[in-house]
Amino acid sequence: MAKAPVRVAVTGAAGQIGYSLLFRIASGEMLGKDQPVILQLLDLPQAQKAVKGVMMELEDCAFPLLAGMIATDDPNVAFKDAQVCLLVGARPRGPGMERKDLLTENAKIFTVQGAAIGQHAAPDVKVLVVGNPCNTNAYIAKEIAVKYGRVSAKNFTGMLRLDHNRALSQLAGKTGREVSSLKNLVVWGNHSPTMYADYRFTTSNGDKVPALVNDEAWNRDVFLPTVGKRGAAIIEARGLSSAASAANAAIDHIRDWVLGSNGEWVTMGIPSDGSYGIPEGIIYGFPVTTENGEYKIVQGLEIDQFSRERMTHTLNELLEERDGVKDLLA
Ligand SMILES: NC(=O)C1=CN([C@@H]2O[C@H](COP(=O)(O)OP(=O)(O)OC[C@H]3O[C@@H](n4cnc5c(N)ncnc54)[C@H](O)[C@@H]3O)[C@@H](O)[C@H]2O)C=CC1
Ligand SMILES: O=C([O-])CC(=O)C(=O)O
Repeated sequence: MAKAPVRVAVTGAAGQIGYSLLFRIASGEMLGKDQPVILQLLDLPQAQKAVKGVMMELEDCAFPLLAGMIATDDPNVAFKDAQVCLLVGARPRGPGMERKDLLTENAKIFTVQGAAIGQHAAPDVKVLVVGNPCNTNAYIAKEIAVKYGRVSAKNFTGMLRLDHNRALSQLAGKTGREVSSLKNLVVWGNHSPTMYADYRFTTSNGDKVPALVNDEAWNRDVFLPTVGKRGAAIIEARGLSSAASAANAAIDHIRDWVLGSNGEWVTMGIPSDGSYGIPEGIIYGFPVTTENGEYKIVQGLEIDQFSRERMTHTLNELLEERDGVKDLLA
């Protein structure tokens, strides 16, 4: 018997990430090739005409799994009964900006959308925030949504998967190993240059990646800055921030969360439960495994002095961002 369609809300549907994302969701790459979807597309009033154009193209693909779609500028309509919410719609940064420079402008979006999700989404909704600064925007949406008592704090996540994928590719290039052979990588903390991409536990076909790399200077001087500043390098090269790779990471994040990671570690920005000394509730990149629609933090990893310094540095930035938005949550 055919499965019931899943309602997927996507914000910023007329934007560049939206354009790379929607067709892949509708083709079954996110929730499975046997899972029909209904797309609930949110964008600003002035973008509705462009959203209609995207919907015409979606229609023209004749995707067998696309069971319906709506476009709206009303978050209460977009999130109604949504089981997956991809919060992409927000202003992107330009050259010379840091992601946290977007906070003042973008934070308000997530208060409104958090309230709409809290009141209208399915109680077990899974939310991924992509719009920057994504950890703190996810924090805002979570804090506001849970006040309505229907949805669960643990289901609000921020996107660290692009950083995880970037780190995998850099390590594959350095070691000459295939990306698919690399296991047990983590990117701790904030989606910002302070993030800590940590390959101390990474293996490739049973070999330890730190031994294959065997170059501590490369870790500090090349790998960490390359991964941390990759977004800025793309803006510099393209004149626009990353879009297709961001959409790809969003698909990876939700697919693994819903369908399981088969025991493999993936990085998700999730509300801390206090693990590894990270204060509860902060949206922080952790290594997780996923099964049956739930994630579990990989426990028991040794944190050496260098790692603790990096983890605290990125945490401090998140605490500062949280302080910067406390008035919005009062
Ligand atoms: N977390 C991550 O790894 C990444 C995050 N991003 C972030 O994703 C966001 C979107 O990027 P792009 O698609 O390139 O931007 P874009 O400017 O091409 O599209 C943004 C879309 O969002 C819409 N929008 C703005 N405010 C809205 C609101 N209140 N409700 C609904 N829609 C709204 C705009 O009308 C526009 O259609 C940016 O904040 C960007 O920095 C981008 C790449 C990676
Ligand atoms: O850098 C940006 O502003 C867009 C983004 O988050 C990324 O590419 O990682």
